[in-house]
Amino acid sequence: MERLKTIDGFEGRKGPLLLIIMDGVGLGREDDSNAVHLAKTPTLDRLFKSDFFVPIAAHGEAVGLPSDEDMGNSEVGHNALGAGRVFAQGAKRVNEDFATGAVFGGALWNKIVQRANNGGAVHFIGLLSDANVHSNINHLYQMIERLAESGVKKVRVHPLLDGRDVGPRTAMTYVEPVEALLKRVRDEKGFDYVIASGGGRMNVTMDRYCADWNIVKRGWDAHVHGIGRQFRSCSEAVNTFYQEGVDDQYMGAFVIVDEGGNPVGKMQDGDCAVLYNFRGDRAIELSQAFDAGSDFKHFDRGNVPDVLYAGMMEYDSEAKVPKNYIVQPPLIQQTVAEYLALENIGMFAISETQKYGHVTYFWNGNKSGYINADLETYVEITSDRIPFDQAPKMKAYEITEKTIELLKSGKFKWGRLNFANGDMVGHTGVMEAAITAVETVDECVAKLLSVVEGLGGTVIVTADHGNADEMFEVKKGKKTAKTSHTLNKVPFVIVDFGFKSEYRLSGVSNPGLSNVAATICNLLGFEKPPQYDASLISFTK
Ligand SMILES: O=C(O)[C@H](O)COP(=O)(O)O
Ligand SMILES: [Mn+2]
Ligand SMILES: [Mn+2]
Repeated sequence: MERLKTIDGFEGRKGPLLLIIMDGVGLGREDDSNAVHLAKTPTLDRLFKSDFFVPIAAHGEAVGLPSDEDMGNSEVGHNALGAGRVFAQGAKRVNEDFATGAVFGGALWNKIVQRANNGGAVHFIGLLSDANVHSNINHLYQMIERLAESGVKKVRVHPLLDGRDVGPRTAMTYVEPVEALLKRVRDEKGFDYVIASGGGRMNVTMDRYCADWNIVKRGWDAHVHGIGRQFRSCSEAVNTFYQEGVDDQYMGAFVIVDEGGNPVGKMQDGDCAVLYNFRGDRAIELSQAFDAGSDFKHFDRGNVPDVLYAGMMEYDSEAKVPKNYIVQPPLIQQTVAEYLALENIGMFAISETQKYGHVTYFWNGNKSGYINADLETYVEITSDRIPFDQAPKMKAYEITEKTIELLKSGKFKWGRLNFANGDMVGHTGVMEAAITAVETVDECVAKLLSVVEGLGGTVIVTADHGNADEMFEVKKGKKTAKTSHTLNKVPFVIVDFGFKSEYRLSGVSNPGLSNVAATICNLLGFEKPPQYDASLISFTK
């Protein structure tokens, strides 16, 4: 990698540059569905009126997703923020490989078919929706169809119900077509294709950042060993949980049993298991459970069957997780932190557990670990393990206090932090909690601004996608809680306490998250790397 060029006549400020990412805080309609609008936010209100405020795109093609109908998400958002340009992301990469058939042309897919034709079953585990955030059900359909065409006789599906990136009670929208497809294969080919186990994505299998390994254990026990609440069908499980007042994302682990009460889909030696999620954060822990040897310590796996396990993509290119994967991920290199490390810039990254991986791993291009441990400090404040509508302040105050300590240490020229509140509380769909979440973030931003002012530094406030900005939608006159991200733009604003009119907003057309990295380079006194998208500021000669 080449070194960055310095900017003639501008060497940045003596104080630190702080980047604040308000996760899930988008710019929505100014109406009663928008918690960001309803929250008392004196500081953000002032910032959004500043000359250095500009709305920027954080969804769809601006972050490497297939279309502008696709909402942004933390992974692609932090990839784009940290890489300074747009990479074709999970959904788009996988769609491309399905469209060209490359998915089925690889050695791994053929190994799966071969193993299956020697008597093993193929198990599919994954998030069951078309939200394109972690997975897309169309990929599952195509793989099932392909196996049936290849004569594979036994397939088991283990759906993780969504209700978070799609409506809170939409499971049957996805379960019914899967049941219909499996029935068609049974009827037309006489093959043994059924749903075997599953659960709600926030309660079963899809934990992230080691927030709660029990979530993974519940999934492992259900998918591998057939241990869980027993039902005769997936539809029966879903409807029972609804009657008990449980929404899709929080359903317990369930196991489908035959008339004799025997699980229909326990994993056996010689089977294959494919996790068809393409996004890494909530796929890594299950992958570790399948790939690890006897050194696995996170929970008791019981007898581990000899199963060929494959993820949809490589979820961590540094840690090489999983060992086997079907689609090549985007190779994200030359991230802004790598460039700044070459310039010996001291950097920190801080968040709480729920977003710690975003400001480190995803920011650095899906790579875990430090770029340069001598220059960097990563701090994780442990998140609460309770539903976040019950604790909407989360760990914002603790993050703020620790950030102040890091800023005042004088060891860091720039730092990045993520306040998880707007997103994690937005996902609960509880308006009052989301308002408290946004008000808490506003309060913390104010406190950090005053500290950076005292240090003669600069603050950038932005977000990675919307969520709290749309807390319900009105369908046929009825308000329905909306727990998913939004297609709204997000705020970007610079507060430069040493400003002497050296620069102005550059007026970049269609600004997005991928323009932030170049702006960070500029504010630190460096030209952007040539291959980066344009900076949001330009220097007045
Ligand atoms: O994983 C989740 O919580 C949601 O599916 C996506 O939310 P995030 O992109 O904000 O993590
Ligand atoms: Mn996010
Ligand atoms: Mn989210």
